[in-house]
Amino acid sequence: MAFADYQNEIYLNGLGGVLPSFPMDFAELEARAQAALPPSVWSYVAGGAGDEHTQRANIAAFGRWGLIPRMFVGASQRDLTVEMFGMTLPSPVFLAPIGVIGLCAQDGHGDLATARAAARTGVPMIASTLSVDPMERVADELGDTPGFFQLYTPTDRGLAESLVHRAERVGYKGIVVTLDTWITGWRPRDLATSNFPQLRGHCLANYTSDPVFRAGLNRPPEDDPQAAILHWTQIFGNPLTWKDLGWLRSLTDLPLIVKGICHPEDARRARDAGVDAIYCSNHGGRQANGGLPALNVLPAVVEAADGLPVLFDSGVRSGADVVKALALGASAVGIGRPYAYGCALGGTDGIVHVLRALLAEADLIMAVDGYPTLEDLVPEALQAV
Ligand SMILES: Cc1cc2nc3c(=O)[nH]c(=O)nc-3n(C[C@H](O)[C@H](O)[C@H](O)COP(=O)(O)O)c2cc1C
Ligand SMILES: CC(C)CC(=O)C(=O)O
Repeated sequence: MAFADYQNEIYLNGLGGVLPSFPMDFAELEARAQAALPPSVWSYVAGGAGDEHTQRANIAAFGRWGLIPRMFVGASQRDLTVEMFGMTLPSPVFLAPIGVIGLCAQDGHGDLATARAAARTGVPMIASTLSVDPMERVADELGDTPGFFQLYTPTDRGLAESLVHRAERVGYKGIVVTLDTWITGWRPRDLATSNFPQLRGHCLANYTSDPVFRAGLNRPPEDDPQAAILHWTQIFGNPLTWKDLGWLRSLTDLPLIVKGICHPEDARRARDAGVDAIYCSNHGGRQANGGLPALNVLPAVVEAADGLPVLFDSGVRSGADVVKALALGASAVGIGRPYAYGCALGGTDGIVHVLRALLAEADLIMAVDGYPTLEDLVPEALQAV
């Protein structure tokens, strides 16, 4: 089934056939998610670092590129499949890791809702270390769709090993190590509400279910949750250096992907150290304000990666954005906040809708503009506006 078929489904059934009056437009999706979510969750998800200039710049960066239409191509058959890590994926789109996605669902189990949406669409999910439900439960819901486990590397190496080996045991297909968040950035919205400590306290299931984490506590987390949260704050973030990469590499034979790479030299070094993919991202502008839009650094990172797959996220809001990131060299494109908003409005159905709408738009752009395959999406297909 072509992704574009979602358009016909909506025309035939009306939006009510998809979800009652589900938003088709990102601005409306965002506004309705704001109304649906508790204010503390909304401001956490929507917010970013500093005055959020970088967060906005991530989005604006896509507007500085335009795809040049080609005619007489006959692009009636498109191929969006992508080969990565020895797997054939149905599209070059994936669900970026979102800690607290659990709290975005009305039932408080957004990690499971996301995994079910992945199962229904075939869109791979990167499951965050920070989750309401443990990674084993999330993996149960993925069906045949590949899941990846995102590791926040704790200072306790034994705990890191335990988390990675648990992920291996339940069939995750790769480990995504996030490098840009060993400490949280300056986030005025969270500081203003002081709600971050409470929110994250609900998302520690991967820790409280871990034997190594539990061994570090005097009393089980069920009996003394506050002590567990305190312990977590003490072990959460490991300010890794290049010296640690060999150890990370040695933890697993699964594909190792490093998230947060924005400098070509870092991409080169990571590639030389044996990682399997580079993940170019500035964490959606949530970590450091005043930085370049992630899209701007993508081409140089792709060049430095020298053939290694480059995953990308930060600011993707539409199918057009997906197409542009692919043309600038991304091998696969991560969706972040939009699916959290879909989850807020309709759980699994809401996430499925967001993904299908985005993929339908990307597919139709490739049809209309005459770029039927991913190989056709090259930098020369774009022109700076
Ligand atoms: C609420 C929220 C929580 C996030 N949690 C994580 C996380 O646990 N691990 C991680 O690597 N990235 C996390 N991210 C970053 C995303 O993976 C991704 O880089 C970012 O959302 C991309 O920006 P965008 O949503 O503006 O497109 C989080 C993002 C949001 C919005
Ligand atoms: C700070 C982390 C605990 C979660 C995260 O990655 C985020 O909120 O961006």
